[in-house]
Amino acid sequence: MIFLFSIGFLEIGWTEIIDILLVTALLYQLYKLLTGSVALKIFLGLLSVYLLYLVVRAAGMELLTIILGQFMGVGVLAAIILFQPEIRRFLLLIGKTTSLNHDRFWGFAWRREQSEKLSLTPFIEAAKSLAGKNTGALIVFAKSSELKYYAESGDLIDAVISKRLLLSIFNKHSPLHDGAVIISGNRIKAARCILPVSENQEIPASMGLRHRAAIGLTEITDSIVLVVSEETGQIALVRNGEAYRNLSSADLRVKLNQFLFDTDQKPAVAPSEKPVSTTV
Ligand SMILES: Nc1ncnc2c1ncn2[C@@H]1O[C@H](COP(=O)(O)OP(=O)(O)OP(=O)(O)O)[C@@H](O)[C@H]1O
Repeated sequence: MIFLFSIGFLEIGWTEIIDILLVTALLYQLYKLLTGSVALKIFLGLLSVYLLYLVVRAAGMELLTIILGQFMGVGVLAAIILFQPEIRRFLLLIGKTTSLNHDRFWGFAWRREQSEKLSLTPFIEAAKSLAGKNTGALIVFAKSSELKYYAESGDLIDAVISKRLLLSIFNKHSPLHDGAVIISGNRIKAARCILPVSENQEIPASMGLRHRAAIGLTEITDSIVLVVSEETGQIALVRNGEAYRNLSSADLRVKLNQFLFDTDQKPAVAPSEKPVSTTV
């Protein structure tokens, strides 16, 4: 092995430098995933117990070392259970950024073409109409996962997308209006679906359960969620746990295009984007 330089008895080579850079990137991603969530406090709690374990072991306190040692023994299992949403997000992040994820890599170029055929107009017109009448709505756009688990929590529909059908579903007197609608493969797959509610403590109080459910699902999947607030009639789009609020119809089209098809179109009203976007 070729050593570049040495600090005392430590000899540093390219492998060590790459190792340190990878650990730094890993810790940074971990920090980004955990900030603002209750998981950060749990992580700090576990870290404190581990540090205490190291101290009592070094001090030779045998009884406490055994007790804390038992605790640390199940620590990995406990961490997997406690950090399940964060681990899923982390693995999703890795999966999304690796080249293995690209459709072309697998020869599935048709999948992308198919998803590009999704017409956004019914959603934009339905959202505008629902917002005008202060009727709440929750529409999930599935991306890499079909969200079967969540679709099965509601009523399966598998219908052609239309503005009229969306309006009928979210009509306050409709038996299907409660919960979320899931869109996958250019079809309305299901309605009345239950989504996981986010536990992020930084979500403003002005956001009710509907927004929390949208944020919750996008924290653990790469889906995009459209929310129409019943209280304010405002339209929001949620991705990766971040809510972009108070969108006009034009903003909604640009953002949906950008989030669903990765287009680089500039928003119709670019300056308004920052203030209305709420990162939670
Ligand atoms: N976990 C969930 N999954 C799917 N839908 C949900 C979930 N939680 C709430 N909702 C939907 O949101 C509706 C309203 O919830 P809530 O009254 O808490 O929100 P809100 O404060 O009125 O929010 P907003 O003003 O943004 O509409 C519920 O009736 C239900 O249809």
